[in-house]
Amino acid sequence: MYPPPHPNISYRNQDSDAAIRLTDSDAALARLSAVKKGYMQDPFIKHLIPRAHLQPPRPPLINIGTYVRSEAIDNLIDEWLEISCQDGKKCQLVSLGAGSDSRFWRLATGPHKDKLAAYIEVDFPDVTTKKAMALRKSRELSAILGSPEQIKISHGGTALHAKNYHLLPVDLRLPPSESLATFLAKPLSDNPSNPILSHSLPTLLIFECVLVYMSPEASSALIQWFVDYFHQGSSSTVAGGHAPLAGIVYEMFGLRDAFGQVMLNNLKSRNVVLPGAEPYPTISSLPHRFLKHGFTTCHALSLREIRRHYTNHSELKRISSLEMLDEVEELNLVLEHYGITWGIKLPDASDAASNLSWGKWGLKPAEKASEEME
Ligand SMILES: C[S@@+](CC[C@H](N)C(=O)[O-])C[C@H]1O[C@@H](n2cnc3c(N)ncnc32)[C@H](O)[C@@H]1O
Repeated sequence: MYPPPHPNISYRNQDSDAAIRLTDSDAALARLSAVKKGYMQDPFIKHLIPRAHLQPPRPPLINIGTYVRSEAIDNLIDEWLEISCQDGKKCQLVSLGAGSDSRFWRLATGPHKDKLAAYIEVDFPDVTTKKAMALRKSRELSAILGSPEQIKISHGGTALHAKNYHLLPVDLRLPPSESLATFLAKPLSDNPSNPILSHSLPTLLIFECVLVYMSPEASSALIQWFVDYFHQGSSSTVAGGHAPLAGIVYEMFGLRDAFGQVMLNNLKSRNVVLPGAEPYPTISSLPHRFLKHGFTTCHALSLREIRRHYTNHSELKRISSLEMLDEVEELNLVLEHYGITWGIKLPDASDAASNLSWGKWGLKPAEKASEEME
């Protein structure tokens, strides 16, 4: 969720990748602001942002949007973990374009901590270098990664490996077989029999506001690489195959209307373009992101729908008491241009019971209708 261009920042001389990398600060500062204002809890984000205590709060509209998006994605991930990790099974999550996200630390200290076999974060090398430095600097964050001997820095400081956490420097627009695969499909030196990304564990791909910056072709190649990786894993040549592959995407959509054009122009003046939004003019177009790769169950909801129909009345009441919001119309306009899409690709031989439980993966409708909050 982006603020308009800052009047004191000159964006003109920035290369466009630098401008894309800067969107990580927007996301992290929005989260920090929502946490400071009491929308949600996250004891870790302040350790990932330089001078966090000096950062000014974001406007209520951005705080609310950040809250709706984070709660919805957290709920989807919690439910995915519950369905995937029955009977003591472990699973792995891959966050593409993870930036300064704190989700690993929240999961690794929460009720699902024993279910994480691996949590893998990928971003541009500049971003992973900064994150690796922040992790080493913060006692709170590195203690959760493991003992000092378990934390290893590699690739000139751009990559970091711990017990069940990996931070990897990759430009996701490059052909995955030549870039991402060189990290994920290769064994670690101290564990030569297993690649970082297991072929056989249930896996969730998290694309939280990243595919929108890439061409549709590059995004498709990326998702297809994961599909092929697990398809290969389900063949008899790889022990323990048959891993379900799930994905969650959060991003802007529907940008062909007047409000969408304003969003695009705001970003253009910051040197950011959104080629990835072009094929998705409506909410009903979003599931194609996964359906075209053979995913079976796919859903998409706008943040406006999620706030209205999937957020409990008591929560809406609580957050509406935190700050005055004057611009309800504008809030709705913004929220209807951001969507969350999720889908699952089950192995070909899946039984009826797993089809049934995955068919139910989704957000729970709110306990009470919240029209009065509109
Ligand atoms: C808006 S931020 C979102 C960060 C994080 N996912 C979150 O939601 O808090 C977008 C992130 O995607 C990363 N990103 C964008 N394009 C990328 C690419 N081609 N390769 C790797 N990372 C990319 C940026 O560097 C940035 O960290």
